[in-house]
Amino acid sequence: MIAQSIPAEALVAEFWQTPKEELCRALGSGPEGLTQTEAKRRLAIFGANRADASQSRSALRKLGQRLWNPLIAMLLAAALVSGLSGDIGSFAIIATVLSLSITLDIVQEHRAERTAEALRESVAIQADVVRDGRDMTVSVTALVPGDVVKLRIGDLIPADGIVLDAQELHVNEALMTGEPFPAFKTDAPCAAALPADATNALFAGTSTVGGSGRMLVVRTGGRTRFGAIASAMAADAPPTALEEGVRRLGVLILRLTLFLMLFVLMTHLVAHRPAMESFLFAVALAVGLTPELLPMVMTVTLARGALRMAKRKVIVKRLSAIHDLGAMDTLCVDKTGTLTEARITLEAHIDPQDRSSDRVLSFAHLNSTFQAGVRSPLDDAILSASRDGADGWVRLSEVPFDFERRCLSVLAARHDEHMLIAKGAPESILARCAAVEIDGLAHPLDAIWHQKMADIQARYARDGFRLLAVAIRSIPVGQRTIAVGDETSLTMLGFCVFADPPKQDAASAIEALTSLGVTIKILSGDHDAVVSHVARAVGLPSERVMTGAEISELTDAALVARVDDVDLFARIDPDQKGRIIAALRRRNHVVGFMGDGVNDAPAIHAAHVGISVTGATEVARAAADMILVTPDLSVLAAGVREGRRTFANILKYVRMGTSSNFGNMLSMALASIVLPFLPLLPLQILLNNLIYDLSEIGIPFDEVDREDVAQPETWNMAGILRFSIIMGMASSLFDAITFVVLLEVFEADAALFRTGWFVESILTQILVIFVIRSRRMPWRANRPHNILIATSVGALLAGLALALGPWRGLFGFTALSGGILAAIIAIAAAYLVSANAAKRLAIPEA
Ligand SMILES: Nc1ncnc2c1ncn2[C@@H]1O[C@H](COP(=O)(O)OP(=O)(O)OP(=O)(O)O)[C@@H](O)[C@H]1O
Ligand SMILES: [Mg+2]
Repeated sequence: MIAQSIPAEALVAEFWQTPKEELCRALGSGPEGLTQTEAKRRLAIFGANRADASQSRSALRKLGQRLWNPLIAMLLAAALVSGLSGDIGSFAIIATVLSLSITLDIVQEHRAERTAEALRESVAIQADVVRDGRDMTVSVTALVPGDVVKLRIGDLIPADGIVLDAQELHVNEALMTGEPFPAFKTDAPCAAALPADATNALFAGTSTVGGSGRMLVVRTGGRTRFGAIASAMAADAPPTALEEGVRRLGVLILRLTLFLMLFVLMTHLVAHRPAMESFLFAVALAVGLTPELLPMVMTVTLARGALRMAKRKVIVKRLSAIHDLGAMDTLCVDKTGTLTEARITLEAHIDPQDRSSDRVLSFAHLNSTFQAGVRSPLDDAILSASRDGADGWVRLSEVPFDFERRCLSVLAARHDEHMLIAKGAPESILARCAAVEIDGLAHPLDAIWHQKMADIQARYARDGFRLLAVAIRSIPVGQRTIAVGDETSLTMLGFCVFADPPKQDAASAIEALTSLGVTIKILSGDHDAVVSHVARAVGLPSERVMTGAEISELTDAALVARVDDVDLFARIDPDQKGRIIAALRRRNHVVGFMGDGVNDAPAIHAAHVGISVTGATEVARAAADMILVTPDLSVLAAGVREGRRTFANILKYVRMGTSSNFGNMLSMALASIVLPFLPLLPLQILLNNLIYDLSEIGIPFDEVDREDVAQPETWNMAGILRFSIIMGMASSLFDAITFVVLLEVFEADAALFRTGWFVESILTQILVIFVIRSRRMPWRANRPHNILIATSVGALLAGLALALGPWRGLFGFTALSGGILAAIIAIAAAYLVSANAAKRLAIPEA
């Protein structure tokens, strides 16, 4: 009722121009928020608050999509035609085969997706809302227009809306405006035409960097400003490494299939075979060739990978990221909290002459106490280093920290004195200073002092200490607020010296990753000497360093040319982190990025695999594909192995399909030309295909060998083609032997020939998995998983029962003599032995 009555003016693009009281009325909300019932009702109308249109499709949609597959559709049509022509039995069996294989597929995939969804929910971002007049937390996806949301520092703005009330609320809108400085937000009415100028509006996807407040949600999901951009971006987002590989594989198989179908159709028509029968035969061959279980195998493999990673406390938000993690060859990390303990300690506080100074500490302490932005570990270290109170000072105003300025200032007052107190990266502070204070006296900051300051910084940085400079400036008493422009003509008081030791397990974790073939680069906002020191401490190369200043001189193309030759990037800003990732991608690396800060979000987003940790800021967690629940680097190496294992199993399925399966279909096509009858009835081909599919259900569960996870593996089409040509030839050779033996030795008629061939092809197709699942000799490989053994043997028995049991007549089979059976078993055994020899040619050593 209310939702329908939301007047148009509340939903116009420039909603911030409407006064907040009016918007509240229009949205049926107020200080009490919505009622839970009303929120539920609106959720049903407006849908979940997600930018990307709902990813989970209903089972019905999935069924539709499968039926829409042209091959299946063609087969259905064929079944109908044969049914109408009176062959009800064949119609019924085709229909059964089809529905069985489709149900199997849908059920498995659905379960895998539910697993993935549950994992995603466990790390979903929460919002603090007021509903029924009470405070509660709900998943941001449950927000609806009219909700009142409380915002604190570091929160992601969950939807578009306006400020109801605010205390020094600062928002980072870089995502939207490209403007790195925090934007100041108030509840004052605003007539701005452009969203970037709307001082009372908040936009989904931006984040709070200072202060607090409450907002009224006006638009959610795809209707938000960023949502619109996001879905436009998602539409032409570069495909993930997995999608790209699968697409290329699809093209390869489609070509083979089309070629085979046309070939069969043409030759049959030229030979004046019955058109309907030839058509059905060709379609059945095509169905036999399509890797129809590939989506299922992939989802199930990935979902199982996700579950195994969850046991190791890594939550995977996007399933295909597991594969990308296995394919990753370059991992970029930020420094603090990733390579180092996030617990930083204050080791010293010194004046410009490197003597201990309490004055530096007390002003640093005031700055950290009064700042209302995201508390950094540096602030924590200062606060816990001194028990001083504010000593009569009161807080008036603040210019929050941002990653371009790399400093933060507060305005404090005592008696009739107003003081701006700034602290930040030494370069940033010195650039804003005009004087240095020695023993209470100010000296002009000349070239000599500049050099002295640089020397002090270099000396400490070499030993791995990071410095923050502290500076002050007297402000006229009438002035009660400060802005970026006031951070000038400062007087330098000295430095705070921090120790940030590397994590205990960092060195061993890095060694594990390196031995897996992953190159590691550090992308840090810190000083280059400090970054080099940490790199050395954890065993990373540290010679080749590039700084943000150098990067800002480079064009994107120039960066691409140089990015491979750099180990460490220092003093870079958030944008540059993203640029470096993009450059690495352009060099065809599969890139991961791990970080926790607001400044890491662009890089996390740009990487193939974005990784964050549970304690990270919401923006970083929202952009990430995976989240480490424990900030423990060593799980990453385990994750990489897990990713490669999923890929190895996907590759097993692909190899199965391209080797004996392809070989069989090819021999069948060729045989159909030579023989006066069809080598297998279309129905028998479909049965064969179904049984073969059943045997492969166990592949996602299978184990892999050590060498399969030793190197980053990507989709190598040449390799897959090589494999299918060599293995396909081996398989066709033995098909030809079967062919000759059946016709010449046993003088088989059509029914006998088909039964013999069916049994041979079931035996070879199913059992070859135990040969090609490993590069090693079958008895030296790891033991196949019980589920794989069960599905393979089960399918094998089912196939044999179909062809040899008393009901065989129903499917057009006939009795096989002991002699024929023995011959077929011998041929199959010989095939498996030669396939085992051929696989060494087909899979070259890595
Ligand atoms: N709270 C703060 N107050 C003043 N200056 C700060 C504060 N936090 C960070 N800085 C300055 O900004 C610089 C960049 O910030 P930070 O080190 O967090 O970037 P980063 O890229 O996340 O680095 P890292 O790789 O170490 O995580 C710091 O080296 C420091 O000089
Ligand atoms: Mg950081």
